[in-house]
Amino acid sequence: MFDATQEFAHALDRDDPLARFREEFYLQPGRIYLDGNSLGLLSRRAERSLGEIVESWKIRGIDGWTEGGHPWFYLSERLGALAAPLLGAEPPEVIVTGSTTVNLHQLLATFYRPAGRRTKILADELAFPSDIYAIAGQLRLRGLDPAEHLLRVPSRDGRTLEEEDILAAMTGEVAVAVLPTVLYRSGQLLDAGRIAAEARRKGVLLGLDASHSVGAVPHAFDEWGVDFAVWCGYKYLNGGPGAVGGLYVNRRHFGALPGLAGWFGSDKERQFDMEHEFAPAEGAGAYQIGTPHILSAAPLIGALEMFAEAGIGRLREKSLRLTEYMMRLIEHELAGMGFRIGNPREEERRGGHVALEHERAPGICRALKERGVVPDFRAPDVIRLAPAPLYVSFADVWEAVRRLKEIMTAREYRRYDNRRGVVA
Ligand SMILES: Cc1ncc(COP(=O)(O)O)c(C=O)c1O
Ligand SMILES: Nc1c(O)cccc1C(=O)C[C@H](N)C(=O)O
Repeated sequence: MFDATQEFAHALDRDDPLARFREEFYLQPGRIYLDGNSLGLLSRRAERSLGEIVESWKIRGIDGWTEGGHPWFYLSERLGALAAPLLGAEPPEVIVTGSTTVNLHQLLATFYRPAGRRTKILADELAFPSDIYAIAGQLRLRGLDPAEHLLRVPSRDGRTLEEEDILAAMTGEVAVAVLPTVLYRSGQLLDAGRIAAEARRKGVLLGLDASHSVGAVPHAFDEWGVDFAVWCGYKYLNGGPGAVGGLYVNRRHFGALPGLAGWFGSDKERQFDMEHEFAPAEGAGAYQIGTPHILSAAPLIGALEMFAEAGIGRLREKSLRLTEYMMRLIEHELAGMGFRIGNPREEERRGGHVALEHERAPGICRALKERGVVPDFRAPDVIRLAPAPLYVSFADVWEAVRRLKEIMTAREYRRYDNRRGVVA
């Protein structure tokens, strides 16, 4: 059932079992924030846990590593345990550490072992650039030419990937495949379970970049048999700018020596023995490198607590309802204005954002910001609208579409250059 009135949006909000979480976030009056897939908002709980860590530093100094409510020495493992349910993994398989790009370097340095005919790394034509740079860098470090050893699954429509094409590209020459769970631009959700099953059957190691799905879509990494994964903490997880990311290593790989070894990958009991013989931790903790960025991890304590309370199943349900509602409103209100919905429509094929395409997308994004709606722009023509289910309401979506309609009717986008800004 759908109706385009504001009353209907309010009725949806009244029925929303997660509505109470919105009050925990710092929302600016009149502003509608739809950029939670680039940088999630600050919650009071994240602010509090950051404050607690700062306080510990203030009063304990060095003893903060082992004392206080959140001893820093164990924080990465503790956050890994809090994140594990979001990934469908067991705590020892998940560690909160590094950033997406650094973690990808680490796991390729560890698991990419070209041998015989299997020398290639498979990615895709629509991958986030940093992943491609990391893969190419790892190839060059082994003396291999990316032009020959980096394969990219082509996109048929410039927006999405076909699982068939991915499976077909997993030949006997592929050692590792690195693929996104959700594509950063179009918001397509890949069938990672199907891809993982086929990868195992074909002897290809599968690494996933879950930056655009963690906190928005449930995962079942263990059940699917994924080999490794990486993600960031600043998008749907709301860990703050530059928040520490995370990595997953399937337990069948425990014991693999880290390609980029460092002392924080040590077994905790032995780390301070200061031996030159590396004694790695048993699980994913072994793939940490140096001293953890405690201040950039601290907000995740409070932020992840909220995910545990809300439950990723309920968050996904609300996220799907929000994006469905947004698409229906867009089609109803903005028909004939040159928009195209670029993300897949089906629930099992879309992530947490709507990819609205328009030839005047950069100017429209600026006009939206001017009117208090925060989207982001991705070249060449995508307006990304991410209604993060912890803090975006149905009434927000209704109001954002109303403002967008006014912008289009008055052609306000013509006041702006049709070019992107420095960031986006
Ligand atoms: C899919 C994806 N991969 C990798 C990155 C790079 O992450 P980072 O800069 O945290 O390494 C991003 C975002 O910046 C992303 O969206
Ligand atoms: N990591 C970012 C940054 O440092 C500045 C601005 C944006 C970002 C992002 O995360 C962008 C995001 N990965 C994307 O999906 O495009």
